[in-house]
Amino acid sequence: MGIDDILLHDETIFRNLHAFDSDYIPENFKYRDSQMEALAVCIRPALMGGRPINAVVLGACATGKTTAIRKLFEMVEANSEKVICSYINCQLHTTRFGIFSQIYYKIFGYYPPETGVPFSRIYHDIMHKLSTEDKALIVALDDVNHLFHDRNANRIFYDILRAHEAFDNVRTGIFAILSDIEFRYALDKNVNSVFIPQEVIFQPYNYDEIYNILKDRAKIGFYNGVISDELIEEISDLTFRTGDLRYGINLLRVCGNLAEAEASPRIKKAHLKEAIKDTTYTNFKDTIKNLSKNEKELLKIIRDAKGENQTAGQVYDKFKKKTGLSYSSFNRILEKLEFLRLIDTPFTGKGKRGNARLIIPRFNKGPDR
Ligand SMILES: Nc1ncnc2c1ncn2[C@@H]1O[C@H](COP(=O)(O)OP(=O)(O)OP(=O)(O)O)[C@@H](O)[C@H]1O
Repeated sequence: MGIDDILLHDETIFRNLHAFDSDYIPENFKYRDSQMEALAVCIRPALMGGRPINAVVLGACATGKTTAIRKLFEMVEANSEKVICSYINCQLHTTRFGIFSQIYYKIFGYYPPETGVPFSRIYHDIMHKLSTEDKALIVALDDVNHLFHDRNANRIFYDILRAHEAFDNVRTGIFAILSDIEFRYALDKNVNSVFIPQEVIFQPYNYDEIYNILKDRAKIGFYNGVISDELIEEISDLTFRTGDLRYGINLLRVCGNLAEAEASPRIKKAHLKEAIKDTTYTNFKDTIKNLSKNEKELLKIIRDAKGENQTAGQVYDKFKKKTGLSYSSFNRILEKLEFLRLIDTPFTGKGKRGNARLIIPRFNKGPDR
């Protein structure tokens, strides 16, 4: 196929190219009803003239946290003028000014000037408007862990949650979204006293759920017959093993691109093989990069285990030799690694009271990982 053909060939296997974009919001959002309901319960008081309930939204990567919040915010805004919902990606906006600029924009429809106006003025304008118009404000801080890198979190939480002390009748709440279970220990005492959140947990998807989600997505993104159920099963299997739904959605897209580049009306196994080579587990790498020294140490010990999977006790012995840390610290790290889907820790039914656990890595034991 020549360049001309590639550029001008106007047949496509994609029914909707955007279906595979990272910010695509699927109409059919399954398996998250209970989480959406729990969050709706947090919003409800705000709709009735009260204060929203704060929430921490926890779950590993690509478990639908962002999608759930965005859908819910859309529903709230379509039904009520009484609540302003501000969704903020804290990877992009990390400073106090940055965050409040986003809130300001949501309320006024334009950004505050970047220079010449003191922060207190912007803050005052926001809260004054909420107070005089009797509107509640819910701020969703997505990937909130990024605010902790620069130690901005305490100040921002404080500014949002204690606004009612300075402004009559201001009703504010925070939904903090993150994929790190240790977050709750990271706030200052005086913030902790006002931020007593409801926890909403997004469990990892199981294989069947992943399959159904990917099949739905393929149906939206590709024309009928472009991809077979067997290939979707294979992609689901790979996705389940990485624990990252985004990887699966990405594979669908890359497969589609490869088939289309060859003007093939169908995605073939060879396309998937090639797509696997091209599509890295970016999230996996990011996750590892963000681990602490001790967390990495423990992961290494688990990775380096030869042959049989080990029990928690065996792993702890090695971990203690290396780090000198207590069993409870070890347990906390273990919990975190499991939460991030880097390991599984099934019970063996053996040991004291039958509660010995096995430690099984969920990643390939390659030397570079
Ligand atoms: N139940 C679901 N049905 C359909 N698509 C889903 C579902 N859950 C997640 N997805 C899709 O998976 C991708 C990741 O979802 P989302 O961004 O909501 O996850 P997240 O938990 O916020 O991830 P992260 O922690 O990495 O920010 C999106 O493309 C989203 O459309």
